[in-house]
Amino acid sequence: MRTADALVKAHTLIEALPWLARFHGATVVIKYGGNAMTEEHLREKFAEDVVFLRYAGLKPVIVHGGGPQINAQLDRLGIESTFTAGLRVTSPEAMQVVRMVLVGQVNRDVVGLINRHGPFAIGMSGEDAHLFTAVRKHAVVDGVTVDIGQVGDIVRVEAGAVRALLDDGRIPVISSIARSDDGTVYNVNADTAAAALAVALQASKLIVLTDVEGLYRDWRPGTDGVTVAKDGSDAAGMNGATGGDEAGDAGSTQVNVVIGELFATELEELLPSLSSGMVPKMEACLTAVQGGVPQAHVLDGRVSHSVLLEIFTDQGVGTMVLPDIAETADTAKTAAVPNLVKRGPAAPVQLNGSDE
Ligand SMILES: Nc1ncnc2c1ncn2[C@@H]1O[C@H](COP(=O)(O)OP(=O)(O)O)[C@@H](O)[C@H]1O
Ligand SMILES: CC(=O)N[C@@H](CCC(=O)OP(=O)(O)O)C(=O)O
Repeated sequence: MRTADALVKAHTLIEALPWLARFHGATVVIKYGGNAMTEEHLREKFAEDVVFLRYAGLKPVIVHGGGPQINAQLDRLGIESTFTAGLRVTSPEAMQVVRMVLVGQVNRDVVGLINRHGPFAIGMSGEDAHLFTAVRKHAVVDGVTVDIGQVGDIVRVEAGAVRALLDDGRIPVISSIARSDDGTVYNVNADTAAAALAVALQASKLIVLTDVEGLYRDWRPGTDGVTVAKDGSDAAGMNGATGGDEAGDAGSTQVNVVIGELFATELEELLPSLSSGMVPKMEACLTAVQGGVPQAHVLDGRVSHSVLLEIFTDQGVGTMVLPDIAETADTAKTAAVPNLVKRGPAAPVQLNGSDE
């Protein structure tokens, strides 16, 4: 019995072998936020995943959000906060709170979680060493340009300090605050900041954790993970049949089917139909793959170890965005995408001096 149990474990480890080979030494930028960040047991699992990646020879970089934590602090202080086009309208007063919560609270918490496992994590703000330089961003609503305060668009990334930390075997943990050339501090959406950093580092993957299974086709608000019968009732119960391309039961229409994978052009076409929460996430994935990152993923942060499931299992999880095939036709990018079979096994590794 003990041997049988042990064999199951050995099988799991061996399934990871081609993926360990493919991603050894690879930089992976992970945007951490949503439920995975607020529930204690998920926070611990996330930290384990990140440290596992580090011991497995990958180079994880964390960019964290903290929208719910900022909301809570603004509420406590009685400062009103609204969102326009998925971005927080940020007054100078709110900016002080955003910076204090992200850099002084959330960043410290994430660093502390990871460092329970060893001296790995080092916290940084995007202001540090000119990591993120931003200009003031304006939102466009129904074709009209709207002022949203101290919200920034990243125009330059100086990633030298992050590279130095990676070379030293550390795990950089970064808050999405930026500064402008004149020293003004800006609030940047964390998905957007993660994508900019993934491009600057030419990361092998961008992973965005969130509070749904991935990008849903035909998403209807309030029906996450529900199979909806034709009469509109919940046919399968909460979190019933989801997570694949399979059809729902006879007599019911399945909504919220997760899109397993899509190419950049397909995503570009979908973007205008997406609603606010998903917009910065999917824009971030698009920016990443168009900027040379071979794969960008949206994963369910409510699932324990979703990062490991995505990287080290053959089937993967969540939604994967890939560059268009034409874009990967040039040799540099083809080399960066060693196998275009989307969820297929890695190509065999050729070692110098190995038997022919
Ligand atoms: N097509 C879609 N697929 C999945 N979720 C969507 C879609 N369109 C909008 N959403 C919403 O986007 C939310 C995720 O965005 P957000 O709340 O900003 O996440 P986070 O806090 O993780 O950054 C989901 O919880 C869901 O309510
Ligand atoms: C401009 C803007 O909206 N900034 C975000 C920054 C934090 C963030 O992005 O956090 P999540 O990833 O948890 O949503 C904010 O103020 O909430």
